[in-house]
Amino acid sequence: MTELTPAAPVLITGGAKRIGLALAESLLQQNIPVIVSYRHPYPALDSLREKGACCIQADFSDNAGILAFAEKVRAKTSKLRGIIHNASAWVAESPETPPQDTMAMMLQIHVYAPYLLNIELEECLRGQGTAGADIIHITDFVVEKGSKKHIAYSASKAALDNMTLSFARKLAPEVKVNSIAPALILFNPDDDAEYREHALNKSLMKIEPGEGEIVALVDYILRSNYVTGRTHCVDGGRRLR
Ligand SMILES: NC(=O)C1=CN([C@@H]2O[C@H](COP(=O)(O)OP(=O)(O)OC[C@H]3O[C@@H](n4cnc5c(N)ncnc54)[C@H](OP(=O)(O)O)[C@@H]3O)[C@@H](O)[C@H]2O)C=CC1
Ligand SMILES: Nc1nc2c(c(=O)[nH]1)N=C([C@H](O)[C@@H](O)CO)CN2
Repeated sequence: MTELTPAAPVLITGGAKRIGLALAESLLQQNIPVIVSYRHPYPALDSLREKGACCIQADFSDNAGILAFAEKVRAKTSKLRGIIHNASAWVAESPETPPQDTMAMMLQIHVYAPYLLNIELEECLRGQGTAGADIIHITDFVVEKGSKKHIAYSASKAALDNMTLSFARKLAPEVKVNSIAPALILFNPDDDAEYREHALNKSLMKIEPGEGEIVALVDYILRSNYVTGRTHCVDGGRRLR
């Protein structure tokens, strides 16, 4: 009797809420195994575990935390179908925080974490044939235009976007590497009416589309045998405003 090779899991960082959680739930619905990292233990983790997800606590605020997480992932699985670098902190410059601390934090979560995890988990991604695995870096629309209020955030996401080019060259054809660059997808609970109105008017479509837009694009990228080294924008025509 041939053993059915269990499908390799997709690793999603920051998978306990919002977009990361929606991605995890969608993949589990498709019977694709999932490993998520979480920093704080949100209630949604119980449901993910009931659906079979492996949930690993991790804080990427320092390199030891990133490397320890990579070790825990390798202990769980020898192969990965993909890594979706979703974990992020949207931090604006503020008079209360020294700018060097803001930049350090942004580089830590948006550059060091994806960079070190891609390198530490490379062998888990390889060995599954051509287009056998994916890396998806979730960046941001502001990579192409900057942001006067989120300078360090935008710069760190631009570095993440550039790593898509480098890792796509390094890992092809076994591993496809792509960026997803969203503009407004999902408001935060504390966004007030004035901010929401202002943000909606920044795009041509003038809607808060929700996590499904990212879920659908991730599904497309994972199913492709050819798309790699590209940035896929999900921005409601914002660049044309
Ligand atoms: N929401 C939107 O409209 C847009 C989102 N994006 C991008 O899409 C992705 C998902 O967005 P969204 O769901 O809103 O993201 P959130 O900011 O809501 O959540 C991101 C996740 O990252 C985790 N995280 C933050 N810091 C750390 C850390 N130091 N170590 C480990 N985990 C950490 C958070 O965990 P915890 O809460 O426990 O700290 C959280 O689960 C992000 O990359 C974001 O930049 C881009 C443009 C627009
Ligand atoms: N980690 C996060 N990054 C971003 C968020 C967020 O909530 N968490 N939100 C945005 C905004 O929606 C922005 O795109 C609206 O102009 C950007 N990045």
